[in-house]
Amino acid sequence: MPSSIDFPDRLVLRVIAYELVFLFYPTVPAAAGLVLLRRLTDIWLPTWAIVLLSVCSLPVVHGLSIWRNNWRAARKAARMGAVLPPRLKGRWPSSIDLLMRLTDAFETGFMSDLLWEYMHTIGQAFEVYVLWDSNYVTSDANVVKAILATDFTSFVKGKKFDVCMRSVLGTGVFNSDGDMWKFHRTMTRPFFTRERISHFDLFDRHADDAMAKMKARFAEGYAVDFQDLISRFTLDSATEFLFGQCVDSLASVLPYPHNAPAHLQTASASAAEDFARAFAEAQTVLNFRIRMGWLWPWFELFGSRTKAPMAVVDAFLDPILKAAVERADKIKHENGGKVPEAKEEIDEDETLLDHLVKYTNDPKILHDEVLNIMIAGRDTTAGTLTSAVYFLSQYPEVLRRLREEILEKVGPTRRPTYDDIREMKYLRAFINETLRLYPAVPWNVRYPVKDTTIPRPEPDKPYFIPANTPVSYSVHCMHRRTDYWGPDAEAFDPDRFLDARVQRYLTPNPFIFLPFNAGPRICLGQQFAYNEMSFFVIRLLQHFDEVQLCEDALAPDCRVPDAWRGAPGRKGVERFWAKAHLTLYAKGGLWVKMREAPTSEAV
Ligand code: HEM
Repeated sequence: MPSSIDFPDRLVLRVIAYELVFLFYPTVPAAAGLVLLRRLTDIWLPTWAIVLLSVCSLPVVHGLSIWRNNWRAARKAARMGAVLPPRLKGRWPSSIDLLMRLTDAFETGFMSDLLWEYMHTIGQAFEVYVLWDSNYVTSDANVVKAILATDFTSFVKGKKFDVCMRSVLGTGVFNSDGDMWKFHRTMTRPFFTRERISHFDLFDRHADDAMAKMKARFAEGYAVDFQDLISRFTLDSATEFLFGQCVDSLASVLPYPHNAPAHLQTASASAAEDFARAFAEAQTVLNFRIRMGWLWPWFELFGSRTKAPMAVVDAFLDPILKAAVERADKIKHENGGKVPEAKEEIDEDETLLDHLVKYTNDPKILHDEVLNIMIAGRDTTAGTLTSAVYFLSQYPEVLRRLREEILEKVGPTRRPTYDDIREMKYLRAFINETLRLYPAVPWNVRYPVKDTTIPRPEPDKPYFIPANTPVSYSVHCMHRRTDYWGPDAEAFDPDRFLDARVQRYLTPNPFIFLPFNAGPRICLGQQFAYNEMSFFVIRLLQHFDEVQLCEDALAPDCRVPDAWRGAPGRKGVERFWAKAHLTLYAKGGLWVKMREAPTSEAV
């Protein structure tokens, strides 16, 4: 019989039921024991005393069980020749004060700020102990290398991650392990061959639309939210690349700044915009769940918080998926009822979706795969290009050198080719430096499948990590460490990817730079992303020769707090507020004006 409770809600109820049993199970044997005692002896025990003592057994039993777990962990660590990592805990019972501090820092602080501070006082790997639960945190490149590459089979996304993510990511590539993950990767990999990813026609059309849109808005005298614009560009490019059908989000009106006249602040009417908003909202819920640990289902007692945004996302995706399945059915019909065999090489005009339906017509698998690739491919490149344009607005000398390279290699109007992009060393260094300071996936997590250890520099003993405990690693923090990148690690300087610093820092230790992950789960779309981002930057700087950040166009509550000014590192200089759900974005958008290059009219 179909349940009246939807999947995410059922899951939440299951998790809560499990947690309630876990929390209250000691009362049952305690009450039973006390009742037996009353029956078998003359001890006077009124019922209220049995209830009271049974309830009091809870902190005692849980206290003992925590003590036993700690003791066991220490013994296991010793047996494995390891030690326990330093533990960060709060002052209040269950460290709820620490959870509140971390949440506040996440909501109102500079990205990774508080944990960065702890990394410098406690160490580059430590345990955060909140609500009697452990979460290991690290920015140590050797640990990340072990997790992602050398000890890959010991670390998975895992069940707890799956429970958090399932209502949005389903069983797609980001949220699967083992055979399911291999299946997704095998289906998708042929799409990222060099030939497929160097077709620039698609980028060109959408980049042209984006430039025209910006010029028209600048001509009206208003700033443009570049983050919104580039998200439309990547959405249009991604939908065309993946589905063969562009959603034309660039066709609808761009938003005006908050201080533009009210009659211009028209409400959004485009399905693509609703989709983008809902998609971001769902990812924000996922981020909250990860941060809350086992507590998150209690915030969704009255229904999954991803249900409403996912309904919008699905309304957008489902017709596209349905059309692809119908196309595949038609081909099957024309083929005498046989599905054409899925091949490693794919046809010239085949889209990812056309390719996927050769493997399966299961709507759930198709939906999850496509949605995951949309997150992977769209938000990451949009976030990175947003940070890149922010840097262009702050470092005019970098912009000048980039334009110089572009004009020298491609000229003021010609469309760049794959070979042009390969030869443009400064452009690649500029993109890498952007990804270093603002990696699109700033935090990530893995769970060990068994009790294990993570390395520490010799001669220190490794740290012990119990099975199924999250190990969060921060590429964002790792990319800023002065011991990895030198004393100027916080400076924005693309030359560090070109001069002697490469040999000094990066070549001996390549795992210090991991914007695309590493090992078997390395980003499948890395080259596609470099091509797309390079192409867009070239086109942008063929059209414009100056970028100006317009802080007054940004809603006041999204502006960088004055209190940050003068703080050490990037926090003290940044004029945009980087935030992250699953991927990085600028709070409130990135409002800019640009000056048209004298040659741009000919482009
Ligand atoms: C600046 C752009 C990009 C960055 C920084 C980036 C970064 C990453 C990172 C860090 C991961 C690992 C996630 C994890 O294991 O939890 C990943 C995975 C992945 N990325 Fe990208 N990505 C980018 C663009 C793209 C694009 C354009 C596509 C495809 C169109 C893509 C497809 C994928 C896929 C399919 C995976 C899953 C790999 C797996 O789990 O086996 N990415 N990416």
